[in-house]
Amino acid sequence: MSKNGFFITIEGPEGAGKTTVFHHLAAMLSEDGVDLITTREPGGIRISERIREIILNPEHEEMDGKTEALLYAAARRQHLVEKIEPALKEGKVVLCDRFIDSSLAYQGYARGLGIDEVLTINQFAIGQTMPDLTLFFDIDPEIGLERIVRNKGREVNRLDSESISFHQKVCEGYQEVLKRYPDRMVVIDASKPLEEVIQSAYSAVKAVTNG
Ligand SMILES: Nc1ncnc2c1ncn2[C@@H]1O[C@H](COP(=O)(O)OP(=O)(O)OP(=O)(O)O)[C@@H](O)[C@H]1O
Ligand SMILES: Cc1cn([C@H]2C[C@H](O)[C@@H](COP(=O)(O)O)O2)c(=O)[nH]c1=O
Repeated sequence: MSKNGFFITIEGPEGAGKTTVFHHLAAMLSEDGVDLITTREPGGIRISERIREIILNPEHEEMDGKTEALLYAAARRQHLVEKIEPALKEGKVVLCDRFIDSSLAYQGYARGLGIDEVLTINQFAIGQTMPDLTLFFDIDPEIGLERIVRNKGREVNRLDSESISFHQKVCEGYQEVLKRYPDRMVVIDASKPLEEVIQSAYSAVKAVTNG
């Protein structure tokens, strides 16, 4: 696919503050006149939101790890062709809450399926369309999970309920992903107060989009 837009993803463990900062960042970039669309994974469009309901349903305890990885990749494929690629083709900035790196860290590393194996199924799903910039929200998983527990309004999904050792592995998985993609990934210290995290994310985007 030929594209002239710019693809930004936000990644990190549970409770890192991704979604909160995502909304602030979108508002700040729109204010700057950036032609932007916002979206999330799994989800973003009708079919992928339906797949999200299946994956994250806490009652689906018996879901096999490979089934999980394939469902994320299937949701990603439909999201890509229906929403992300058309927006990039039109020259827009796409801001997406989670994308392929979540699959590499959660399914590839933490579930033990293998980062290379999960990368292969995702390459089948997305071809060459990788993020241009990824903001990685770095936080101790225990602090992230504590934030979620304090946020009483948030529903707890099937992956939130995994053990602390699973969430620690997710963080190790992200460190592996960072080693693979140092050029597009920027580490944001997500343990800082919210205003500081928002400013770091905004500065990182401005630094690569020149303005
Ligand atoms: N820098 C921060 N300091 C303290 N609390 C924060 C900070 N950023 C976000 N929070 C709070 O932490 C909770 C989780 O934030 P948020 O939902 O944005 O995280 P997330 O990374 O999107 O989590 P998940 O991936 O699990 O959906 C919210 O209650 C939010 O208000
Ligand atoms: C895209 C993607 C997501 N996940 C996990 C990460 C979270 O536990 C949920 C999504 O919930 P959120 O509140 O929207 O962050 O799904 C994953 O394991 N693999 C993926 O590819």
